[in-house]
Amino acid sequence: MANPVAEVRGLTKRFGDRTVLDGLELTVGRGEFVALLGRSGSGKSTLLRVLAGLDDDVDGRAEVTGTVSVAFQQPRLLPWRKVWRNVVLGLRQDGVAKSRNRALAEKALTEVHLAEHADDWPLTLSGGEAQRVSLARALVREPDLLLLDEPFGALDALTRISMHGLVQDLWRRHRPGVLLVTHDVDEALRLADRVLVLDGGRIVAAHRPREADDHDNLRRRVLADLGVTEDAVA
Ligand SMILES: Nc1ncnc2c1ncn2[C@@H]1O[C@H](COP(=O)(O)OP(=O)(O)OP(=O)(O)O)[C@@H](O)[C@H]1O
Repeated sequence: MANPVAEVRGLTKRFGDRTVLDGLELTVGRGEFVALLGRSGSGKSTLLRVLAGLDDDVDGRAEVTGTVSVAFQQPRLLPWRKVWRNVVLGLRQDGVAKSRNRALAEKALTEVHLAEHADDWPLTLSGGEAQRVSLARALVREPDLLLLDEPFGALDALTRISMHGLVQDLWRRHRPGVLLVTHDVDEALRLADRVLVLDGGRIVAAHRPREADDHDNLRRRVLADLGVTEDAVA
């Protein structure tokens, strides 16, 4: 793949005598939206942590080109900082001048339709709003790679659907490479260029939903990759 934003080669991660990632290979192209599915405990979050630079106690290579931002399942906002100050938390490490912070926060909050909440306290926000602040905090760094660790998992179904639209819209406008970890097969098929299945510490299947004619059939195949039988789904 030309010009990837993330390249993982032979990545192995052990916790004690347990091997969670086992020679994993993965490439995320510039501007590509990749979704990662896998059963609970299959190592999805572990992979994201390695790519985010939060864990380097590994064998093999995990290289990211450029800036990487992460949004987690829980928004993780600091309650003693106003919304806009939460948004710019990561900018200090990027060497951005403090004087630009307010304007950059307002721009990012406008993108997630929360401009009017810039001076609110995080605890006054709804779950969906807090998650959008977390997205603004990730986007404000203009990442080359955006890591999303089940960012919609804790939201109600309606909010989740509107977040899908928002993320798709932001991705089309800014075109970061995205690696989205999710449990939700439909979410993965709806949002991603490529859907990968992680099992036994490796990527065991890859699908391209935008090229699929028969969506129901693709959904069944992905569920089968995950070890879910049709009887269980029916
Ligand atoms: N710090 C740690 N110490 C020991 N074991 C760990 C640690 N972090 C993760 N693990 C183990 O590694 C395995 C993979 O965890 P990980 O959180 O990556 O899975 P996951 O696929 O993200 O799961 P889920 O979908 O449930 O969030 C699990 O068995 C977990 O118990």
